[in-house]
Amino acid sequence: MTEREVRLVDTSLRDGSHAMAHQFTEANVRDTVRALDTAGISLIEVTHGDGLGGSTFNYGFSLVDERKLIAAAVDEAERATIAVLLLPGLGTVSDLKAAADLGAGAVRIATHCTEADVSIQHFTEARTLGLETVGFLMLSHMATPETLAKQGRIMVDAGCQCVYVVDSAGALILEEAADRVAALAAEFGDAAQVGYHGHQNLSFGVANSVLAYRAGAKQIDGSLVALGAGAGNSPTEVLAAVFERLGVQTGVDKDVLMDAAENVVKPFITRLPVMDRSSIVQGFAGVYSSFLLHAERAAERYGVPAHEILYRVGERRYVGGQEDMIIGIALELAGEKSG
Ligand SMILES: CC[C@H](O)CC(=O)C(=O)O
Ligand SMILES: [Mn+2]
Repeated sequence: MTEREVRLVDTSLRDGSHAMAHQFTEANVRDTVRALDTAGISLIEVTHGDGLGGSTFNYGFSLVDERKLIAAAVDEAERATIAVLLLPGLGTVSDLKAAADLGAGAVRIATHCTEADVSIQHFTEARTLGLETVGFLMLSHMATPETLAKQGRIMVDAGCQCVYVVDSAGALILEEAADRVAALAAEFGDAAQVGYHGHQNLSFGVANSVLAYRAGAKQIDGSLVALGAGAGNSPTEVLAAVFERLGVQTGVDKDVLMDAAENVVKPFITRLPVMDRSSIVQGFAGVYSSFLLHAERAAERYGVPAHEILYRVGERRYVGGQEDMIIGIALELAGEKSG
C-alpha cells in the first residue's frame, strides 16, 4: 500500500456544531461517523462546537449531551479514532478523563494564538491518559509566523504531537497561511507535526490547505459540505479530490466522501454554509467564525445589520470567549441609529 502523505481530519461533527446551532442528533453523528470511517478518514472530531463543556448559556446549549454523542461515535467507528476538542477554562481535565473513558482516542486542545501556556496541564494529562495530542493556535492571523512558532513550541514541550495553524476567521490568504505553517515546521523539525485548519470566509480554505501541505503540514482539516462556522470549513470531499489530482496520497476514498456529503450530511443541514455578506466581513475583518450566529441573533433582536456588528468586532480584535460583547456592540449600533 502507498504510504499516506497527508492526513485528512474531519471536523463536520465539531466545527459543524456551530453551523447547526449545536443541534446534532445521535442519528446525525452515527450516520456521519459510519460514512467517514468507510471512506478511510482516520481522525473524526466530535464535540460541542466550543469543545468539551461548551453547552452553556453563553455558547449555546446542545440538543444531545456531547458525552452521548462521543459514545455513539466511538461505537460506530471501526477504524477511525474519535477526537474531542478542549478549550482550557471551558473544558476541564475531568471532562477530558470522561471523554477518554468513553473511548475518545485523541484530544485537540485549543488556545488563542498567543496563549499556548494555558494548555500545558491539559497536554500533560492527555499524554498520561494515552491520548493522541493536537494543539490548536486559534485566530492565527493575529500572530506573526515567528510568534506562532514560539507558541507552538510551548505546546510541543508540553506533550503536543501536532500543532495546527488555525485560521479561525478565514482571514489568511495564500502565503500568509503557508508562511505560518513553514515557521512551525522549521521550529519543530521531527519533534512534532504541523496541521492546518481553514475556513472559507474569503474562499481560500482549499487553496491554503494545498499551500500548507507544501509548506510542511501533515494534517489538514475539512468538513463534509463545508459544514462549519462562518462560511464553513474546507470541504473534506473537495480536499480529497484536489489532493488526488495533485498525486498526493491521503488514504481516503473521495467518491465515498462525495456520497457522504450528498446523501448523509446535506439532508440534515439546517443552514448550508455560504459566503454571504456577514461571513465575507468575518474573513476581511478577522472575526472568529463561530461569532456568526451570535451576531445574526443580536442583529435580529436589536434591529441592526449583522455585518456592521462584525466589522466592529474585527476592529476591536475580540477573541473566543468574548461572545457577550457582540450584544454590547449591537446595543451601541442601535443607540447610534436611534440618535
Ligand atoms: C471555539 C473553538 C473554535 O471553533 C475552534 C476552531 O475550529 C477555530 O478556531 O476555527
Ligand atoms: Mn474552525
